[in-house]
Amino acid sequence: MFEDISHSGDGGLYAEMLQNRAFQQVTPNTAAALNAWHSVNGATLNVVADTIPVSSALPNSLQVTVPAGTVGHVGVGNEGYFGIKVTAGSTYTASFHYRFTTASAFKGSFTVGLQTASGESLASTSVPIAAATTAWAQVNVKLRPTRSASSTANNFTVTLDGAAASGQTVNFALFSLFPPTFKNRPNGMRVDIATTLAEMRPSFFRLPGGNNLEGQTISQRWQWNATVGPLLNRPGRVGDWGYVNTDGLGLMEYLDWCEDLGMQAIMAIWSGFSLDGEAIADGDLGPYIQQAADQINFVIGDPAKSAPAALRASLGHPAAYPLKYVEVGNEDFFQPSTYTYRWHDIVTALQPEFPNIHFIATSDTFSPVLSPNPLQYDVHVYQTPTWFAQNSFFYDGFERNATTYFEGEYAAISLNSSDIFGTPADGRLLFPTMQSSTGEAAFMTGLERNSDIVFSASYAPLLNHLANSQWTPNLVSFDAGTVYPSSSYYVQKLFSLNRGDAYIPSTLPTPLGTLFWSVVRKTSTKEIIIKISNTVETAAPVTFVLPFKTVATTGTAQVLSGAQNASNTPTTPSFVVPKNSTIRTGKTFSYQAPPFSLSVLTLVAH
Ligand SMILES: [NH3+][C@H]1C[C@H](O)[C@@H](O)[C@@H]1CO
Repeated sequence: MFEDISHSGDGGLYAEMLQNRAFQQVTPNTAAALNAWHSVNGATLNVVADTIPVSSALPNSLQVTVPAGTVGHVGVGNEGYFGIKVTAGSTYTASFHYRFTTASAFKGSFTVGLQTASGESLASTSVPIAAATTAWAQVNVKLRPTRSASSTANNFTVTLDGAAASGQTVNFALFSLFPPTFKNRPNGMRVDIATTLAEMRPSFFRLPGGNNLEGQTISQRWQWNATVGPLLNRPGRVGDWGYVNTDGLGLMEYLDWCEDLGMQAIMAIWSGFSLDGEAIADGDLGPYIQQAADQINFVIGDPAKSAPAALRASLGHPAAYPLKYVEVGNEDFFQPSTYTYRWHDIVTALQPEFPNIHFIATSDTFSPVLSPNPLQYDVHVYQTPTWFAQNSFFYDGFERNATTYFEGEYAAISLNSSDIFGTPADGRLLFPTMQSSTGEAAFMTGLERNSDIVFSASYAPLLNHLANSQWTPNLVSFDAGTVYPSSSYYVQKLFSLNRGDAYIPSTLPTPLGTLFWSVVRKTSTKEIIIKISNTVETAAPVTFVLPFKTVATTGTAQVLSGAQNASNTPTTPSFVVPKNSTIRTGKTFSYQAPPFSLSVLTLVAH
C-alpha cells in the first residue's frame, strides 16, 4: 500500500533529491516559500510570482540577486530532503531553468556543484550562461563526485562569480537533481528503497492512497491528469500529510514502477469526499465521474478511441497497463451516509464502460447496504499485537457469498487497546517490534487460511522518512542515506516469498491461543511450507504428523525471532533478521518455536 505520507514519495521512493525544487503551492515573498533553500555567500533570495513564469503550472521562480561588493561563489544552495547522499562513482543529473530579469551584455557562467555543509566541494562543473536575456533557458549537467561524503549533510549549489555578476538578478525555476535510478528510469525511483521493496516480491501496489487521495478539501484532492506529462506541466498539490507533493511521482511513474516489479496496480479513484468532511452532492458527481473514467482510460483505454489513452501512448506507453481492481475512494466508512449515492452513481456509470474492472468498496463490509452490491471490500485495521494474535480467525466466519476482501491496511501500532492512535507515551510504537510483528504474522496465517476470499493484503504505512514522520510504526524507514527494513518487513517478506499455491488444511490453531500456523503447498517443487508464529515469550514445542506418502528427512527453517521489544531501528538496523538453518523432518517430527518468532519450515512431502 503506498501513499505520500512521511515523505514516502517526495524525499523517499521518488529519487528527486532537491526539496521544494519548483516552489510549487507556496506563497511568494515569504520565508516559508524558501523551504530547503539558503543563500550562498550573501546572495539575496526571494520566491516571486514570476511576470514571465517558466510554465503556467509553475508560476513561481526563485529570484537571486548578487549584491554589489560580493566576491567568490555567490548564489543558492538546497539541503535536499533532510540531507543529500553523495557517492563517488555515481553520476548525478542536475538541471534548472533560468532567465535574467533584465537583458544585458553580461557574460558569465554558473558553477553547479555538490558540497559538504562545511563548504568542501564534492563535485563541480562550470556552465557558460547562454545569454543574459529575459527568455528562459535550461541547464542540464552531470556531476561526478570525486569522493563520497562522510555524511548526508550536503548541499546542491548554483553560484555565480560575485565580482563579475555584481548587481545581476536571475530568476530560477524547476531545479532537479537525480542520482542513478532503479532500472535507470528517467524521473525514477531511489535505488536502495526500490530494491528493498522489490525484494519482498509484492504482487500489487495500491495507489495513490489512503488519505492522500482524498484532499483536505475537494480542490486539493489528488487528480491524475495533474500528475502526468512533462514536469513543467505538473503544478503539484498540498498533500494530506502536511507537505507539498511535487507529483513528479505521478500516475505513469506508478504504473511503470508496477511494470518493473511485475505488480498489479490497485488504483483508487476519488469518490467525492474530502477529509474536511465535504461530499459532492447527490447528482453533482458527473464531472468527477468523467475524471475517473479518464483516469481509468489513461491506464487501459484504446489510444484510437480515448484521448487519455492517446495521451498515454504519446508519453511512451501505447499498450494498456494491466489493471483489474479500482478502489472507489478511501475509508469511506467515515461518511457512509453519502457513500451510498457516491458508490452507486460512480459504479453504475463506470462498470458498463469498464466491464472487466472489479470495483472495491471502502465502507464497512455490508454496512451501509450499497447498490450495486460490492463484490470486493477494502478492510483496514490498526490494533494491538494481542488483537491481531487473537483475531487470526477473523475471516473464518465470513459467508462464502462471492464477496472477496482486500486487507488493504493493517498493522499492530500500539500496546494500549484503549488508545490505539495515541502517542508513544500512551503505548504507540515508533517501530515494529517482535511482539507486534508476530501478532501480525499470526493474523496473516488466518489470511492465508482464508485466501479463497482474501485476495490481497498489505501492511500500512509502507514507508517513512525518519526526519519527517506523520505516522508510526512503518514497514520500512529510511533517511537520506540509509534504508531500515523493520521486523514486520521481514514477516511480510517471509510470507510473500513462501506463498505456495495451495492451502493445505491442518489441525487448526486455538483461536485465542498464543501459537498460530498455516500450511501451504508449492506444487512445482512438491514442497509444503509451514508458517508458525509464536506470539509470546515462552518457546512452544510443536509436533507435526504429515499424512504424505513421502516426506523428506531434512528441511529448511527460516526463523525471525527476538525478545518482545526487539526492533530494527537506526541505532540497531539489523537487530532482527531471518536466520536460515536445516532441520530434521519426517512423517512425524517436532519443532521448537522460539519465543516471539515467525518460523517458515519448508520440506519436500507428497
Ligand atoms: N489513517 C490511515 C488510513 C488511511 O487510509 C491512510 O492514509 C492512513 C495511514 O495508513
